[in-house]
Amino acid sequence: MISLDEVSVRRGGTLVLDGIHGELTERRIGIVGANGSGKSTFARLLNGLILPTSGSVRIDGLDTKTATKDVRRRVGFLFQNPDNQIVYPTVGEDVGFGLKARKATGEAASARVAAALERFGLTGFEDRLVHELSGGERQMVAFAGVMVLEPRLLVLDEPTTLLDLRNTRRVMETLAAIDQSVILVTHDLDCLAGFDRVLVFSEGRIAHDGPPAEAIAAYRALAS
Ligand SMILES: Nc1ncnc2c1ncn2[C@@H]1O[C@H](COP(=O)(O)OP(=O)(O)OP(=O)(O)O)[C@@H](O)[C@H]1O
Repeated sequence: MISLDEVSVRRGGTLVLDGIHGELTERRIGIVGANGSGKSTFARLLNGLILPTSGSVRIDGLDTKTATKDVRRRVGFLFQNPDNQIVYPTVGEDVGFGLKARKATGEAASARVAAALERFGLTGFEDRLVHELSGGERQMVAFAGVMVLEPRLLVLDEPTTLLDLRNTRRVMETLAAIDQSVILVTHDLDCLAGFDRVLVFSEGRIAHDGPPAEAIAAYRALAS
């Protein structure tokens, strides 16, 4: 469960998020809003990449300020740009590195890596050099690297921007199938069908909060 207590974030003298308050308990939550409305900042608050200037963010009761390491283990984060999170030269090494860092090795770890590669259409890519893959392929590698760690909560910041229709579908099917809670920041409103709740950000505040159809209508009205 995500709990936000009067959270504000100031960056470079600008109030980027302003008094965000509430609890997020639904399994599939979408975040939409205009460019610069604070969506990425909000997403980064959830795994402690950005800390509140005032107020607090708790994940399953853990304060992101004081329990950052535990929060990061719980919250998988997928960036819009896969190059922000790919660190190893080959696909197999990169997808396996998080497990290695957690001292998970041997057959069980290899099986988890193989399953993650298969889920994202990367079987046979193990020895390919990541820098030689396309942007969309790299995004699938980054997603596999996050999912292999089986995070309890998954935060995705515009994950489908680089993806073609097939891989977008693959990502959305994965999000629909997994047990974990999902927070999806997106400009692709079609991706929100079937979501439980959508937050509409506007100028650092939550301007609307409701089911997808209603929230998207509110977002369209704000943009017109
Ligand atoms: N370090 C910083 N210093 C000053 N302003 C910042 C800083 N980081 C972010 N901002 C500003 O904060 C605002 C919110 O940025 P954020 O990236 O959260 O928006 P967003 O809703 O994700 O936008 P987009 O849809 O374009 O990705 C923007 O106006 C941005 O310029």
